Amino acid sequence: MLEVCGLSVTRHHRTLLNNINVCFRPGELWVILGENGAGKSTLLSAISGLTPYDGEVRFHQRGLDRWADKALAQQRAFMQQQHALPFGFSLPELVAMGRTPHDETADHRWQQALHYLEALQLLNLTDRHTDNLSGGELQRVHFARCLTQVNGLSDDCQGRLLLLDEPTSALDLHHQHRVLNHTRTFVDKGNTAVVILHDLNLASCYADHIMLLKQGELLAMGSTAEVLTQNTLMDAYHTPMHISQHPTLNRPIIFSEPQEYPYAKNGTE
Ligand SMILES: Nc1ncnc2c1ncn2[C@@H]1O[C@H](COP(=O)(O)OP(=O)(O)OP(=O)(O)O)[C@@H](O)[C@H]1O
Repeated sequence: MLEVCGLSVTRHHRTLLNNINVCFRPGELWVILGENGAGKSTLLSAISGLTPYDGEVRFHQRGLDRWADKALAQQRAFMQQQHALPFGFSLPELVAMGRTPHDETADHRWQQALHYLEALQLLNLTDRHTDNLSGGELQRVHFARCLTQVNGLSDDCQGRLLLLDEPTSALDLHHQHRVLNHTRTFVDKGNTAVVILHDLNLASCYADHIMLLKQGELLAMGSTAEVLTQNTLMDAYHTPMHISQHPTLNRPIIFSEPQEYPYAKNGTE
């Protein structure tokens, strides 16, 4: 569905991503991991078509640069990390904006928005404005907007792509699972999701495949068992970890523990 060949991103003579190669197929949920500044958001933004890159990105066998914006937006939604809005909108207004690329009546857009607000347990907030929401509530509204854009829970939704940059970073445990569960349902219909997470255990619970980035390079790529190993994680995060097995899922579970970070006045550790 989405092929990335030799993708590199350079800004101000600095290489932010170097020669990334990966193929995201229908029915796959990918998680991108890596330390702060590793290049995760840059990668997602490049494959969404928002950030210029060298190399090639093909969506449904066609180069991204050969897609009309509207046609691309009907099939691919991108939830960015920053959620600041210039104005307050009602929740159905914001979610209905996800339907902008589709030719349909305002009433249909509104109904779709309400449907997805219900899926995200947000119907009780429909009389509120986005500037009066908690951080987690606003994050769920943006997720609902992206899911609405690709009509991600409909029966005939196939071949579509969700790019999610830290969609669970502000969410409580229940809503972390709710968002990733909806993402799983979307993927199982024959779509693809590429999700940036920092929580290694959430990644382990939901990922079919993991990409682990370090300083703009691909450090590891594969199944959860292949990537979430002690040596690889130590290399990526410089933090000792213990790996165990989830008691009910056949997946690794990661335990870290408090470390000491002595601080000297001149800033050295
Ligand atoms: N417009 C830009 N110009 C120059 N450097 C940039 C620009 N945007 C991001 N960077 C740098 O590129 C590197 C990768 O940034 P990116 O946002 O992709 O990291 P990330 O892995 O998503 O990090 P985080 O986990 O903190 O969100 C960082 O060192 C960042 O400072």
